[in-house]
Amino acid sequence: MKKVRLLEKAPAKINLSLDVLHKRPDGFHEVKMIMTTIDLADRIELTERNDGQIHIISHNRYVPDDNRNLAYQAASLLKQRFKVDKGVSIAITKMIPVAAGLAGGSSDAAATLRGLNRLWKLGLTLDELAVIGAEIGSDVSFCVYGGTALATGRGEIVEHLPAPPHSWIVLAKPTIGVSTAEVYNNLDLTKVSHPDVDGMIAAIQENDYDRMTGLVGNVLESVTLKLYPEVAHIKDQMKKFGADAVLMSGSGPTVFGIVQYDSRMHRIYNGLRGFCDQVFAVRVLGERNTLD
Ligand SMILES: C[C@@](CO)(OP(=O)(O)O)[C@H](O)COP(=O)(O)OP(=O)(O)OC[C@H]1O[C@@H](n2ccc(N)nc2=O)[C@H](O)[C@@H]1O
Ligand SMILES: Nc1ncnc2c1ncn2[C@@H]1O[C@H](COP(=O)(O)OP(=O)(O)O)[C@@H](O)[C@H]1O
Repeated sequence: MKKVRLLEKAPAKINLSLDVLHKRPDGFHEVKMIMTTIDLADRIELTERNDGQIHIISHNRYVPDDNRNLAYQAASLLKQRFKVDKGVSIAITKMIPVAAGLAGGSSDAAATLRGLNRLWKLGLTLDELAVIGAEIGSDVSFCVYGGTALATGRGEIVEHLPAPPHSWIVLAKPTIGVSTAEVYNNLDLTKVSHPDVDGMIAAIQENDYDRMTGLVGNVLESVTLKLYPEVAHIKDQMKKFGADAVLMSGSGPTVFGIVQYDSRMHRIYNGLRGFCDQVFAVRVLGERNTLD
């Protein structure tokens, strides 16, 4: 019998604004951040297995192919919780740089949740999948929906926002990987200037490009830029080449620049390729995910 197979896209996210309010008793940090998905995506191919096993196929040496893989954890969680006899092979084609502040692993997990909900006919809503996703990682709930949102709590409380004003995003990732836990652990909240997250929400709601680019901010820059001066160097280069706003995404090290016109986007992209081996120019994805 022919095996059932389906595909899911797993887009990266950037944080347009990222504030940390305080450290919580459970060790996590209370955040207030605006996330948006961009058109740089991994491809997840799910193929049903009759032997009940979960297999990861990935040809990227930085991506684990066992139960450390977040897509594996997503499949395992659904299988146990809903007593599914079937197994699945999960082939991951990585386009999103790893350990980059772009939530690649979280998005792979979220895409696996959406895909297995279809493959195993579980009948769950996106809201239900987002609650399950929070058990895997703080960013997984947002990645279940995609689009643009305010994320609070440890990141798992998601309130949808409209798509940001039309813009191009140029991404540059230096050849270092950053540990999210290390960055949060080194954060000194007495020494940061907090971004205006509410102003950013208003700018997005009013479709005000100038206000949006004027308000980008990320408190985690205070840690990563000190640990890795090359990130600050890339930020400077991106400003020099004419980006309207430049910010580090998440815990880094990826830096993104925002521009309105594609001529400027090409100039920054070409200029940065001399400094950095991983450079991308992409659109913001306006649409949220649906279940089919
Ligand atoms: C910084 C952000 C911003 O979007 O993204 P990345 O840079 O990872 O993409 C997120 O807050 C990262 O979310 P995620 O990568 O899912 O984190 P998790 O796996 O849940 O946690 C990894 C570790 O980060 C720390 N952590 C994470 C989230 C949070 N709100 N407070 C924390 O202190 C904890 O030490 C935790 O053990
Ligand atoms: N499917 C996956 N893709 C990438 N990394 C994964 C995946 N599953 C687990 N990981 C692990 O998660 C770590 C963080 O990866 P990633 O999600 O790409 O970064 P970030 O948290 O900075 O957005 C990696 O070092 C890797 O070992």
